[in-house]
Amino acid sequence: MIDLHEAAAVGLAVFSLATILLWTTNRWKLRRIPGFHEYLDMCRRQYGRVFKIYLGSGAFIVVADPHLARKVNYRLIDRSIGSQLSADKKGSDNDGLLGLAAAKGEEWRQLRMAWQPAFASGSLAHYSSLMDSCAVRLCDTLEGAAKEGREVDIFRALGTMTMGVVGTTAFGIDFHTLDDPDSPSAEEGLRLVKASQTVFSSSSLVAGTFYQPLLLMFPKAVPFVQWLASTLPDRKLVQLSEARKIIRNVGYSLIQNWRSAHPDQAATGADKAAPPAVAKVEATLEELQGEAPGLLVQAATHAGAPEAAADANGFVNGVGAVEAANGDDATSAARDQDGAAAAAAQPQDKPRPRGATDVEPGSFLGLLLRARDRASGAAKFSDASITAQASTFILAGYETTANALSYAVYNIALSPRVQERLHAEIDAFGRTRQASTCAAEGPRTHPAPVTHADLGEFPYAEAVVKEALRLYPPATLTSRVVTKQEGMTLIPGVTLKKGANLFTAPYCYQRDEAYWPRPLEFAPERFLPEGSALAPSTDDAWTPFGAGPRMCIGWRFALNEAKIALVRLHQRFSFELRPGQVPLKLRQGITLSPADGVWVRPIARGRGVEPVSVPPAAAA
Ligand code: HEM
Repeated sequence: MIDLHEAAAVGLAVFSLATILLWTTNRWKLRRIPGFHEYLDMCRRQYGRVFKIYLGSGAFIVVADPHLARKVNYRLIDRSIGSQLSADKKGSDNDGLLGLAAAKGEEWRQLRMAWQPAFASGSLAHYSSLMDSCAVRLCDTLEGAAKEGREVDIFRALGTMTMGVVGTTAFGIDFHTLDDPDSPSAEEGLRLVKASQTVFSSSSLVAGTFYQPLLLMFPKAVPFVQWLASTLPDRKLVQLSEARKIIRNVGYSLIQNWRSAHPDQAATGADKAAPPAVAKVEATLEELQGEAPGLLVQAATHAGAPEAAADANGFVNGVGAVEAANGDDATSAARDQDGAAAAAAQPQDKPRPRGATDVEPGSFLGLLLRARDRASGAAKFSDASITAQASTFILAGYETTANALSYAVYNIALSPRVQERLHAEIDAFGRTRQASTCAAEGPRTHPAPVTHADLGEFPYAEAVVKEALRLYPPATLTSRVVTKQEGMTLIPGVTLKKGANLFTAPYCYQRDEAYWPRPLEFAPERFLPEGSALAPSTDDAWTPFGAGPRMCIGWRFALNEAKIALVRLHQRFSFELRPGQVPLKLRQGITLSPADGVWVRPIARGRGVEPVSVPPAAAA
C-alpha cells in the first residue's frame, strides 16, 4: 500500500525527471553545445565578458574578463558551496568532505595555515622523489602495452599514478594503485580510485544523480529534496554516497591508528563528544575493513629510500613549520608563503620510528595531527576536521593533475613538432646525467632519475603543462560569494549585493582571442621567452589554479608532479593516439575531464633508454 508521502514523492520525481530531461536535452544537446564549458564560452561570445546565468533558480554572475576576475579573486574570499545530497537519511557521508576548499572565514584562515607547511619548499623537495618513484612505476605498467602494441586509456592510467602520489605524500602509505591490477594488493587502491572517479563524475549536472538539478531548481526546499533523495535514492546517488564513505574512511582509519599509537596526544574536546556523523563513519569503517583490511593499515616502504633520506631535512622542516604557522599571532593567509619559507628554517624534529599502522611523521596528515594550539597546547583540529582535510587532499590531488597530464599527452601526440622538442630536451638531460654518473656507477640502462634539483632543466616540459592547462583548465570556473554588508562594486555603476554569487571563468578567458594570439593553437612556446609573439597580453589571462588568497594551495605540487611524470613518460615512450579522438570529447563534472578517456598506444623509445657510450674523458 503506497501512502500519500510516497505518492507525492513519486509524482514529484517523475515531474522533475521530465523537467531535467527537457532542460538538459533542449538547451545543450539539441543546440549541439558539447557541455557547460562550451555553453559559457558561447555566452561570452554572445553577451560579452560579464553575464548572468541561472542554474535552476539561482543567479550567478559570470566574469569572463581576466582583469575583473582578478578583482573578484583578490577582493572576495569565501566561495559558496551548494548543498550536497546523501542517500543516507542522516546525511553522514557528505559533511566535511570538502575540508579547506569549503571552509569560510576564520576557520578557513586557520586551516589554510595548517595546510601550508605541507606545500613549503622543503616538503615539495621531499615529495619530488616520491613523485618520481610513482612515475617510474607507471612507466613500468605501460611496458607490457608497449610490447604487445596494446592501447591504454592514459587518463585512467595517470589517475592510478596521481592517487599513488597522494598516498605517499599526504599519508606516507602505499595505496597500491600502481601494483599489477590483477594482484590482490591492487584491489583496494583501485577501489579508492574508482570511488574518487565516482565523486567527480556524479557531480555532473547531466550525468550525475537527478536530484542535484532538482536542488538547484528548488533551493528553498533542501530538506524536502534531501528527504526525497534518501527515500528514493537513484543508483547514482547510492554510488556517490558509498564513494564518499570509502574516501572518508581512509583518513579516518589512519587517524584512529595514530591515536591508538599515541595515547599521550589527546584529541580535541570536539572529538570526545563525537558527532553522529563520525560514529556512523566508524561503523562503516568496520564494514569496509572487514572487506578490505589491506589498504587502510599498510605503511609505505618508500621506494628510492636513499634519496628520501637525502631529502629528509626539507621534509622534517615542514613539521616544524606547522607549529610556527599555527601560532595564533600569525594573522593573515597572505603571509602563507613567507610563513612557510620561515618555517622551513625551523629546527628539525627527531626522526621517530614508525609502526606498521602509524602515520608518516612528516606527512600532511602527520602535520595536522600534531598541530597544537599555542596558548592551550591542545590539539588544534578535531578528528572530524582532519578527516575532511584528508578527503580533500585525496580528491584535489587525484583528478585535476591526471586531467592536466592527459591533456598534455594528448596534445603532444597530436603535434610531431611539440613531441620532437620535448624529446630533445629530455634526451639532452639524460645524456648529461648519464655521462656524469657513469664514471662512478658504470653504464646505466635506465633513464636518468628526475630529482627536485633537476626540475629547472625542463622549461619546455613545463611550458607544455602550462599550455595544456590553458586550453583545458580542469577547473573551468572558480566561485566566490559577496559577504560584505555594503556589497561589492564590480564595475562602476554595478554593485553586487551581499549574498551575490559569482563565477570567474578561466575556460573562457584562457581561449579569448582578445588576450591570446591564435588562442586555439597548442603552442607551448607562449610560456617561453622566445615565444613572446604568442604570449598573453596580460598575466591575468592564465589562472588555471585560480588567484588571490584562495588560489589553489597545491599549485606547485601539481606542476612538479606533472613535469616529473611527463619527463618520465617521454623518456621511455612516445604515444600514438587512437584515431577518432579529435576533437577530444570533454565532460564537465567537478572538473573538465576527457569524457571517454584518452586512448593511446605507448611505443617504447630507443633513445635515452639504451646505455650511453661514455666519452673517455668523462669515464676517466
Ligand atoms: C593541475 C592540478 C590542479 C589544478 C588545475 C587545480 C586548480 C584549483 C583551483 C582552480 C582552485 C580554486 C582556486 C580559487 O578559487 O581561486 C583550487 C583550490 C584548491 N586546490 Fe587545487 N588544483 C590542482 C591540484 C591540486 C593539488 C595536487 C592539491 C592538493 C594536493 C590541490 C588542493 C587544493 C585545495 C585544498 C584547494 C582549496 C584552497 C582554498 O580554498 O584555500 N589542488 N585548485
